[in-house]
Amino acid sequence: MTASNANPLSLTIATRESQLALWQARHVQALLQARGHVVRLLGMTTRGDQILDRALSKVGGKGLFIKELEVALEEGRADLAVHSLKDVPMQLPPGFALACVMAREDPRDAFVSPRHASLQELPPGAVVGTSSLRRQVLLHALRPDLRIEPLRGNVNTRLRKLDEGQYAAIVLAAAGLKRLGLAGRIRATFEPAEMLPAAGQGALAIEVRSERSDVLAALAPLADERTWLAVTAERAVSRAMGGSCSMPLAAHAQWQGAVLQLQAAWGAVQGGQPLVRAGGSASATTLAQADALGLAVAAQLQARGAVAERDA
Ligand SMILES: NCc1[nH]cc(CCC(=O)O)c1CC(=O)O
Repeated sequence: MTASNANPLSLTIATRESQLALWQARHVQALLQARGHVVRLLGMTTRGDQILDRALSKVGGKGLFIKELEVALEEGRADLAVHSLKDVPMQLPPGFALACVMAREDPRDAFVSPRHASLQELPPGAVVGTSSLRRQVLLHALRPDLRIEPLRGNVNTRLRKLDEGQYAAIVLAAAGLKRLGLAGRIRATFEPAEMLPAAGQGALAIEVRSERSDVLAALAPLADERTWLAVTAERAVSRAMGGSCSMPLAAHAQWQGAVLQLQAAWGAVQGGQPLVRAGGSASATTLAQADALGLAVAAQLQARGAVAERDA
């Protein structure tokens, strides 16, 4: 099934070896193969995959899952890396670039439980598993009585821990479950109005060395412009807030016709304080305009009491 291509390349995708990462890498492999390229995968383990006993917010944050992949790109052992955009730091190291952002899967968070159909149906004081600070503060805002316990590991590990009975329910990204064919485990999906997703959630991004114009050209057709604009606005909020994994921060943009609507929420790590919310909209047609929308919403968050992190 090869389409004719004036410039077929031989490409290697660096990928983590979790089931989700492999699904994502194979997805991009198939799209590139359909365009006539020859594509193989180079599997590797990252620090983020090795450190499973501590919350991500305590072990160095987002770069953790992508550093080893960047080294492979730098050394020429691979030509591209496929990432969940949510895990990609706001600023890439010098010499690296995002070649494209692809069409988005479901950006929402999912409620998974063997016995309960929704968050509302959990009994008082029930134990809910999530290690994301964003999910913790948003869950607390919805149900202050719940006990929120840490939950790390890849998607399958998290489901196993749920099935072993350590939690009454867990909350995780719908996108990961859907990609792995596990949508049947989802009992309820949170609408953004009740639980605002993380910046970039559900979107895939492809990272390359900036000087590889051949690879950039091969990847350009995989871009989804509207998703790219939406996540650019979301990520501008994170960047302006210095948002690392240790900051409870949500940012979600949706298209209403030609208008991009962005909403954001910030919570204090210490808790006790109410969430700060802000939002705005713009008819963005360039990445710079989408970025400006994100910066305006971040400024509004700060005007309402959210505190940016410096030197995150
Ligand atoms: N932080 C891990 C991570 N990175 C991306 C996803 C899900 C897939 C996506 O958002 O594209 C997940 C799992 C989760 O948050 O439950």
